[in-house]
Amino acid sequence: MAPELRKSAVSRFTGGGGLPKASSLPSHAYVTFLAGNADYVKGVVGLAKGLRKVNTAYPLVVAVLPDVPEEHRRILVNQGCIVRQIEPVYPPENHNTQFAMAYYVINYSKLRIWEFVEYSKMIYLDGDIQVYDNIDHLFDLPDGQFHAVMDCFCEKTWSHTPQYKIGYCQQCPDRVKWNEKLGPKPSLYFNAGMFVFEPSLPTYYDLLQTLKITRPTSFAEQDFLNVFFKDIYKPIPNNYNLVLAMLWRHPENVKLDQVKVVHYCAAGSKPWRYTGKEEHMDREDIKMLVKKWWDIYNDETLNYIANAPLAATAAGGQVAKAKLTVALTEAGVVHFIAAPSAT
Ligand SMILES: O=c1ccn([C@@H]2O[C@H](COP(=O)(O)OP(=O)(O)O)[C@@H](O)[C@H]2O)c(=O)[nH]1
Ligand SMILES: OC[C@H]1O[C@H](O[C@@H]2[C@@H](O)[C@H](O)[C@@H](O)[C@H](O)[C@@H]2O)[C@H](O)[C@@H](O)[C@H]1O
Ligand SMILES: [Mn+2]
Repeated sequence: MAPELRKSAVSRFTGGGGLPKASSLPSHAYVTFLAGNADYVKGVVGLAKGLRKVNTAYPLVVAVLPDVPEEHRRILVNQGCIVRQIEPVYPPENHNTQFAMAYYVINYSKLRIWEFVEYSKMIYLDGDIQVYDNIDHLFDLPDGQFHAVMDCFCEKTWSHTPQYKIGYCQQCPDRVKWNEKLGPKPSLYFNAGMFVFEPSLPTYYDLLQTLKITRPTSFAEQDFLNVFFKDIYKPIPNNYNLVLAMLWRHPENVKLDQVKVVHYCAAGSKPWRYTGKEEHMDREDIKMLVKKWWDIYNDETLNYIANAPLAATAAGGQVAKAKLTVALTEAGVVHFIAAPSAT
């Protein structure tokens, strides 16, 4: 059952005491996913502040699993996020799946975001992503397609695959040509840390039904989404999701000064856990990108102002000087209860 829209769950304000009418609801939004009670919440706070810094016109929805503590939910609400609780999605029981990272099993829960049908189009961003330039124009990409950046097959995380074994990568298809003896050349494959999609209940139910009969594989929901959207996948430039390994695997494909979105997915690169000890982590460009992330995370001027939600501050819109009372229901759904403006 699609979540009927609870007006009070909307984080934007358009007027004094009243809540926005359904027609003024944002039909676009950014969305990320948060699980667990540990440190990924720092990633999402950084993302919320980064989106504010680039003056996005849209809110950030955070799909949280039930294990995200209220204290973390409150931190996110206080950063202007719309916090929505989702239930986990598990792949079919399969005892011999070797996920590239054991925790990837929870990443199937990302599929819940297709249920957010109060938005006509959303941009999904992992919590370990930072946006350094405004990318709102991606919402204008054609409907009916799945837009994302192509991944790279050169990291050891891919060592189980034929493409890794022969040194083939879609990022440089002519370096080592695909060997047809191995079967058909792999379809274009995207990194699922960032994608532009349209929430839809029929698609959502189809995803969940299809998952039930799909054997889990190393990259969990990323593999699953690549198969599911194979026919409508459209690659977008690497600037919109710099998978860090590209810096040492395909430097010829990276112009760092043009990169808009950085994905801190390489081992050891999560800024809030960064020690510089893992392979490649002592590179000057990595140190610069980690510092860039921390500069935003620590920038107090980018903190949320209680009466200027993520989008309103950016849009420079008149924000009601209403006193916001934020109530977190037990389900973690945020209710903003407007009090008449003081003036
Ligand atoms: O313990 C976890 C693991 C993952 N995630 C979320 O799931 C996304 C995908 O996991 P991750 O980014 O670690 O995968 P990678 O891109 O590094 O392979 C993260 O960015 C978070 O948004 C989370 O919130 N808590
Ligand atoms: O659950 C599977 C995850 O798979 C992806 O991460 C991988 C993948 O990109 C590999 O190609 C890289 O080698 C690796 O470093 C990186 O972590 C997505 O970023 C993440 O959101 C999520 O879907
Ligand atoms: Mn990631």
